[in-house]
Amino acid sequence: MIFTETPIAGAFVITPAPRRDSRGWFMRTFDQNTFIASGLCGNWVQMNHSMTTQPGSIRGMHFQHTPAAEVKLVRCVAGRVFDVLVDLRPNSATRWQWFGTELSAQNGQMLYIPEGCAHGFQTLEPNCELVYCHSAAYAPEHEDGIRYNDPTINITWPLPVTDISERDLGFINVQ
Ligand SMILES: Cc1cn([C@H]2C[C@H](O)[C@@H](COP(=O)(O)OP(=O)(O)O[C@H]3O[C@@H](C)C(=O)[C@@H](O)[C@H]3O)O2)c(=O)[nH]c1=O
Repeated sequence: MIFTETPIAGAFVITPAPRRDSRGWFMRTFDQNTFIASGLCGNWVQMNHSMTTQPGSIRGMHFQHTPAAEVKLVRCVAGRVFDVLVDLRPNSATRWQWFGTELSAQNGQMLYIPEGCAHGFQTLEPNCELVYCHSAAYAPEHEDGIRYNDPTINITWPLPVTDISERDLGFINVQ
């Protein structure tokens, strides 16, 4: 596994190292010792899996407030998405900055999202599936989000938006 820190401190793109043979491939997607040795979270309490049918759909930008703030590890297991995190941490040098990267079943890459960051994605193909590991349990009373098109953040989404939930459209701008 190769850990590449993004311009947002504490956020990493993780590239797995598949072992290939005549049958196909095998790869490690999480290794507690390696993650902890790299200063990353090694304790997941929940895993989620979503499927999004239409290309151009957006889910996000989501986070949970303290005491349910969480680290997420996200991987695309079908299709291709543009995956985005936004730094919301008050004392961060990169507060309000975003980082996006393509995650696909083909590249096998993962995005590690530290506490204090919002997360969302746009699908680039039909029937995209994402698998998440979470460091905190789902806590609807602490859930929150920022608008996908917040002008302060100004995320450049690759496609026109084709589908988004009412909840995600209802989030307010950060400033
Ligand atoms: C996130 C979540 C949702 N739910 C329920 C609530 C609702 O009825 C249904 C769909 O929830 P949502 O509309 O919030 O699903 P979705 O918009 O896909 O939410 C996800 O978005 C991405 C960007 C993330 O980062 C995830 O952590 C998660 O917030 O599933 C759970 O039961 N457990 C969970 O952990």
